[in-house]
This record gives sequence, structure tokens and C-alpha cells, in this order.
Amino acid sequence: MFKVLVSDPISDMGIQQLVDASDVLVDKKTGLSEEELIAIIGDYDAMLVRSQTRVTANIMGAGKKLKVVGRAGVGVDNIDLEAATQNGIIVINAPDGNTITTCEHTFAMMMALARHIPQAYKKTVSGTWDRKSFLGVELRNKTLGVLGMGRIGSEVAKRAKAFGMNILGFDPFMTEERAEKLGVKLGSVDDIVRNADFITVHTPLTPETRHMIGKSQFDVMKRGMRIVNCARGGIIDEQALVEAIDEGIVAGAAFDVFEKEPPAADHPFLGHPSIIVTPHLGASTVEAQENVAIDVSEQVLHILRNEPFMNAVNMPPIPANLQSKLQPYFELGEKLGSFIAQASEGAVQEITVQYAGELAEVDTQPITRYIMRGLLSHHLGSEQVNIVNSMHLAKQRDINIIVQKSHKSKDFTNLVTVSLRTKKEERSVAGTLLTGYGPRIVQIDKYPVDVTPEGNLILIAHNDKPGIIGSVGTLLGNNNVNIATMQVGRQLEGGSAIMVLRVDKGTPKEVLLQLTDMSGLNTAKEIILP
Ligand SMILES: NC(=O)c1ccc[n+]([C@@H]2O[C@H](COP(=O)([O-])OP(=O)(O)OC[C@H]3O[C@@H](n4cnc5c(N)ncnc54)[C@H](O)[C@@H]3O)[C@@H](O)[C@H]2O)c1
Ligand SMILES: O=C(O)CC[C@@H](O)C(=O)O
Repeated sequence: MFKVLVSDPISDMGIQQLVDASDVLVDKKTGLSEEELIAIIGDYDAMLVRSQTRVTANIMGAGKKLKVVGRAGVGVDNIDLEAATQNGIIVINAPDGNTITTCEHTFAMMMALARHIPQAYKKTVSGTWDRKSFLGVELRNKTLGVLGMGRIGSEVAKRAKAFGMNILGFDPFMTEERAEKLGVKLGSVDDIVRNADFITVHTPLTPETRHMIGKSQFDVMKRGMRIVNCARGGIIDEQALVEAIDEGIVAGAAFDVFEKEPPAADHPFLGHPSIIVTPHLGASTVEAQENVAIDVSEQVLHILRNEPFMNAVNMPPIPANLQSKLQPYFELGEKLGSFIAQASEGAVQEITVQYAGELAEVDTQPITRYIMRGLLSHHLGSEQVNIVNSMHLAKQRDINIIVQKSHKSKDFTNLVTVSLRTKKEERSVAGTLLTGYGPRIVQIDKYPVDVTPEGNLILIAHNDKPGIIGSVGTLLGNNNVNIATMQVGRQLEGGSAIMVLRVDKGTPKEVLLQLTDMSGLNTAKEIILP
């Protein structure tokens, strides 16, 4: 008999299939502390949570029989994925079940914002009949900027069309074909920030999206715009938002999520006359809670019964006989994927992976999954992408993956080349494993290099001419950016060339801009590898 612990309030209807299963015993014990969970988790084969229970490394460690943690919802920020993987526990989520509900909440917030509904309600029930203070705006003919056009962002765009809004969207994975189908005009973050009357964010919270809307974006926004966050706290800089409202740039904001939840009693949003808030209710409908609970219960049953399952968000076990042979290539593959994602621009359309040399003999599928994980994580967040779902996520985004193998490898016993085609350009990076030295990048586009793929790198495309290396060094030195190593690759003397610098810490954006402005230098990109 499998024992399943439900440790958060989860729809009864949704978990009925678990309750009905003859080989499962379900215990509902909500509101337990970490210590209480540690004391009992050893008895359970599966755990079902929503967002309240923090499934920590200590809980996982104590869960000696635990095979799976099911999250009835999308975000798994409350589950220690690293610890789950280390303990061989599969973590699954229910990514689709609350999409429509959260999209509808976004509209509820946007319309409440446009028409001051919460403020007007408060005044009316307090006995004041005030019609003057609540002059609203229509959605019709307004430009809606959608940042993040995945499941929820795309549904928001579809519904915004029905309101007669013009939609300007940005998502690194949105191709023009998909955008056209949705009736969305694609623009950059800057286009959206400058032109939108309403902005709504639907990205995950990643190092790249944290504060993607901050002071410098508010400074150039259309006066009187309105902004909505029903995704994750932290995507919009809360302090900068309050200042932008107080300066009259932003007319109002609607937030379902906070950088810290629940927010402190003195949080500047609470009680602010132009900010409306809900307590992370995006997914809180009867339907969504049933959907996510049904989805997650079904997959938990499959896992317990050793049947094929979906929606795993961490790494599945790899057969022991393949593990030791492939393991070093996983790291190489993930780094190559991450490198090429950061080096290139535009929506990804096609990836070609070439395995040459001894790699032609083995099943390279897991390596391709790591390459895709490195590539997609840059935009989707490492929390969402793993080797189980990386190929599926690529397919969902219409990214074509081509794998080629050759027994011949000219200069190396093994070589992995990842080429990427976007709407804007084609780039490639090749890497190898050097015995005793680990992963190396040996070619970038057509230029041979020898780069250890780790830490903070700056990738520069420039013209091969005297003095340029010195000028780059001087500019970085003047800005206190210390160069640890430098590699230069060129094909012909005086032709185009690249430089890869390893620096000791992150390079400020202004310094990258100054580099790009230098004569003879074409692009300068920061690439951060684990
Ligand atoms: N408020 C709630 O209760 C609630 C409910 C469900 C989901 N969510 C949150 O909503 C967000 C979206 O969920 P989803 O299911 O649509 O996820 P999704 O993975 O389908 O979509 C996210 C999209 O963001 C894009 N993206 C990543 N980085 C970007 C960047 N820098 N700029 C622009 N786009 C970027 C990705 O390419 C992806 O298409 C997530 O943060 C999720 O946790 C909140
Ligand atoms: O209400 C919840 O469980 C959180 C919903 C949402 O943030 C999610 O990530 O699915």
C-alpha cells in the first residue's frame, strides 16, 4: 500500500482518484511545521503540496521512502529541487491547470485598475456617494504590453484582442509566425516600456527577469500608464514602482504577488491609493484547483505504480551503466547550451547538435537534453527546465532540433558542436572534454579558441587591428573590471575576430555599452556560466 501525504489545502475533488485507488492510502495533514513533517515523512511514498508547505532538504532527507513530491500548481519555488534530485525524489507540477484562471485574474486586476473598483467599493460601502473621484479609462484602443508570452501571457493576449486592445509582446521564444497567429506585434522590452498604456508581466522570476521593470524603465514610460503583476513578486521593482506612481509617471498598479509573501504590514503597496492588491489569488478558482489537483494526482499515481509519467521538473535517474560515461558530457552540453543562448539574439528557430568522434558510439540523447536545458534555462529559468522536460519545452516553442553524428573528428577524440539559428543570425559553439582538464570551448562560430567554460566571460566581436586588445584592457581596467584570462580568435590577419575575456566579477551594463561604442569593436556580450 502506498501512503500519500497531502500537506496543503488541495481540492478534495481533485485528489479523489488517489482516495479511490485501492493501492493508496491518503492522509490529509495541513499546517504542519518542518519539524512535524520531518517526524512523519518517513512513512510516506508521496507528498502533495500547494505553495504553503516548504519542502526543504531536511524533509527530503527524512523521507526515506519518498518517491515523488507533487505540486498542485506551476511554481516550485517552495520545493528544494536540488535536494529532491540528490535524494532521487521526482518533483512534478501541474503546469497547465491554472493558466486560464490566472489569465482571468489578470483581466480582473486590469479592469479593476482601469475603473478604480476596489477604491470605489470601499468609499461606497463607507456611506460616501462619490462619482467624481473615480473617472476611469477604457481598454479599447489602448496598447497592452505583454512581457512573457508563454501559457498565461498568450491567453492574456488572446482575450485582450476581444477588448479591442493593440498588443505589443516580448518573449525570447516567440517567433513572428506565432505572434502573427495571436495577433501580437513583437517589440523589445524598451518598445513596450515606451509605448504601452498597460503592461502585464508573465515571465518566471529568474536572475534575468528580476527587476526587469525598474527605475530606468519607469523613467521612460508613457505618463499615465498602468501596470499589472500576476506572475511573481520581484519582476517589477516594488520601490521604483511606488516612486514612479508618486511622481505621476504611473497612474496605478495591480499586484497579486510580492517580493516577500505575505508582505510586511508596512509594505508601501498596502493602503496606497493607486495600488490594488490581492493575496496571490491568481490560481484560486474552484476549476483551477480541481484541474491542478487532478493533474498532479494522476501523475503521482503513475510514478508510484512505476508507469510512464509527465511534468517532472527535476532530473530523473539515469541508468547506472550510462551514468559514468555520459556524466562529464552533461556538464559540457549544458554549458554549451547556456553559452550559445547568451551569445545569440532573436527568437530561436533551430538547433543543430553535432556529435563527432567517440560520442558517435553512445546514446547521446541525455546530452542533447542537457544542451537544451542550458539553452532554455537562460530564458525560462532553471527552476522550470530539466532534462525530462527540456525537449518537450523546445517542441512547445516550435524549436526544431536536429542531431547529427559522425565517427570522424578532425582534431579531438570527441567534439560537440551546437549551432543555433534565430530570426536574426546563425551562431555556433563547439566544445570538447580534455582528459585531466575537463570541458573546453574550442571553437566559436568560425574562430578556433581555447576557453574554459566557467565564470564571468565577455564575448567581443571586433576587427583585427593593432591596439584594439590594449584599448579593451584599458577600458575594463579603468572600470575596475579585472581580466583573468583572454583568448583571441581570428581567421585572417586584419579580418573579423573575436575575443573571449574571463573577468573576476560581473561586468556592469554601462561598461558593455562603452565597449560596443569603441571604434573597431562590433559587439560585446556578457556570458555567465556556472
Ligand atoms: N499569480 C498566480 O497565482 C500564478 C498562477 C500561475 C502562474 N503564475 C506565474 O505566472 C508566470 C507565467 O506562468 P506560465 O505558466 O505562463 O509560464 P510559461 O513558462 O508558460 O511562460 C513564461 C514565459 O516567459 C518567457 N520569458 C522568460 N524570460 C523572459 C524575459 N526576460 N522577457 C520576456 N519573456 C521571458 C519565457 O520564454 C516563457 O515563454 C510564472 O511566473 C508563474 O509562476 C502565477
Ligand atoms: O495558489 C497557488 O497554489 C500558487 C499558484 C501559482 O503561483 C503557481 O505557481 O501555480
